[in-house]
Amino acid sequence: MRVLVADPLDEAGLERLRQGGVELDVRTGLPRATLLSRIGEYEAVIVRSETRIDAEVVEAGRRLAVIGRAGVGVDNIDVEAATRRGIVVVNAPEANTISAAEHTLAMMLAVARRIPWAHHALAQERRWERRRFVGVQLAGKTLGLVGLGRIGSEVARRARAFGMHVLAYDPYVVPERAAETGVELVELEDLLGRSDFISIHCPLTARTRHLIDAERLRRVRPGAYLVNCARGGIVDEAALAEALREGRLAGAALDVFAEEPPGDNPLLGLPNVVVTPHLGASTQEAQSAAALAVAEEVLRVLAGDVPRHAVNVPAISPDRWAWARPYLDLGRRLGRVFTELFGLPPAGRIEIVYRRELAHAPESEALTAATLWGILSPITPEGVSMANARLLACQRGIEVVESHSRPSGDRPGQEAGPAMLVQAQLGGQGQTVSVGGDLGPERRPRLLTIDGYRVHIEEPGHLLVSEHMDRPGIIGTVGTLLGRHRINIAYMQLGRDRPGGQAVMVLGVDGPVPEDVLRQLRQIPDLWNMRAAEW
Ligand SMILES: NC(=O)c1ccc[n+]([C@@H]2O[C@H](COP(=O)([O-])OP(=O)(O)OC[C@H]3O[C@@H](n4cnc5c(N)ncnc54)[C@H](O)[C@@H]3O)[C@@H](O)[C@H]2O)c1
Ligand SMILES: O=C(O)CC[C@@H](O)C(=O)O
Repeated sequence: MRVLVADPLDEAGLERLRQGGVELDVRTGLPRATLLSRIGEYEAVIVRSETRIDAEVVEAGRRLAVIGRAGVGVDNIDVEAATRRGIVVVNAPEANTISAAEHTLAMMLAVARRIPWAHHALAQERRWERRRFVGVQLAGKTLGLVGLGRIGSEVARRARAFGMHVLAYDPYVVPERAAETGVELVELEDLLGRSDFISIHCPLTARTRHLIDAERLRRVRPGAYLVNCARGGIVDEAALAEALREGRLAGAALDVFAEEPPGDNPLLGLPNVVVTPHLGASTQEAQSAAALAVAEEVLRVLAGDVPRHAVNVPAISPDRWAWARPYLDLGRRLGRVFTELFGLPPAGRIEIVYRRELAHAPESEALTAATLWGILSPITPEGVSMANARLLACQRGIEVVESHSRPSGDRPGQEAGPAMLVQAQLGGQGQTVSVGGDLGPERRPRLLTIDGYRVHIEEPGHLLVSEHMDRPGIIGTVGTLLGRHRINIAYMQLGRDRPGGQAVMVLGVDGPVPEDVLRQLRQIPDLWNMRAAEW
């Protein structure tokens, strides 16, 4: 597996990738034409904020399975284009929270106490001008946060320690959560009119581009300061420059710009603007944590595992991750075995039933995505992942229905079935096919039912699954044929409705079974539906 590191990445991440056994290519600052011509050689690419992975780069990355962002913002990645191709986009959302929050406070203090100008006057011009650099205190002032996520909340905590009153505008946060951090949740217009300092902490999206525009800047309290350590495009820079020139704003502190590096951006020359070159995450701690976290995520995806922080895969909360992870594996295995045994249902409708401990689990969206990934993987092994499984299923006309049944059996008094069941109707006869499973005592996925017949498969490996008439001699014939082809049987399980009736046979075998052997097995009388599958 080849990984391209296209932006500077801390050594901790590079070392972790090397340990993970991938072939590493560190090529920072590649010209776009080179990136486009070389990206097709890699299974993964890792960037920070410099390299743009737009739709054209995604398209050229024919082998890409994962795009890693060593940080939070993914606005330099075309996530939609990546999702269409099944490329998982991972980031490191927690690694630089504290550093970005601390930088925000540093910028706020710098502009409020006029530190850069005072430093310049003394250090560069040897001028001792104490009266010229009188600032304002933070204590007793109101801070308005636009976005109360990880960084916004940490800024709030620190601002409160400075004695500030903190307001926040965040349409996706409930007032109770804001209150827990001692923050008053308000509407944006209210925040603009009441804040002495406004600090931006939302992501750059189509909805937040120019969220702070000329109109909103006119509503800002006269003499307020604006701090932006999120993304340049959230504020209309031309309108901000005008507000600063006219003195409607007392000052601004900017770590980020609509275009980076900013070139001859008018904001750079203004006497009341403090700037840093996107340094919010530039601490040793944040860089090494982000590099390590993204390296782990990239290795996870390359190993076929589910990442913890993918922006285009249904989320699982960090405190539920350990609980949910083996169920994702169960869903993927059940999905794959379902398609290997029955194919995709022509009726185009697959039902995924969640029971018992899964009946009310909040992770069903992720579980369904993992199951669909498994369902589609025998058909499009290269092009499907948890990121695009739903989209691909939809494009193939497959309707996916989730049902959540009672925790203890579907009817009162009925024994509970397996925690997860994948089922569908085959053809017009209305015959229902299904596979069901759960986790064993060691939390390993188990295949427990095939078409309602009980089995118990826990060991990952190759399976032969067939149906037969329960009569003497059949099992022996199968065993002899496999022996003749030197295929070792690891174990055998039988599920039957009654003695002498119909039965399901599952053989665990020590390797894949060649097609010509399967053909011979299918010719054994009173045995039908012989299929190879994998658990
Ligand atoms: N300067 C830097 O080096 C640096 C470092 C880290 C992060 N960042 C930027 O900071 C942003 C926030 O990071 P985070 O870790 O706090 O992310 P987060 O996802 O934890 O928080 C973002 C918050 O913004 C809110 N939000 C979304 N749309 C909004 C809108 N229209 N109006 C108001 N709020 C809205 C969300 O509900 C969420 O609570 C990142 O997206 C990134 O662009 C910059
Ligand atoms: O890579 C960086 O240093 C910046 C990261 C920051 O912008 C982020 O969104 O995490």
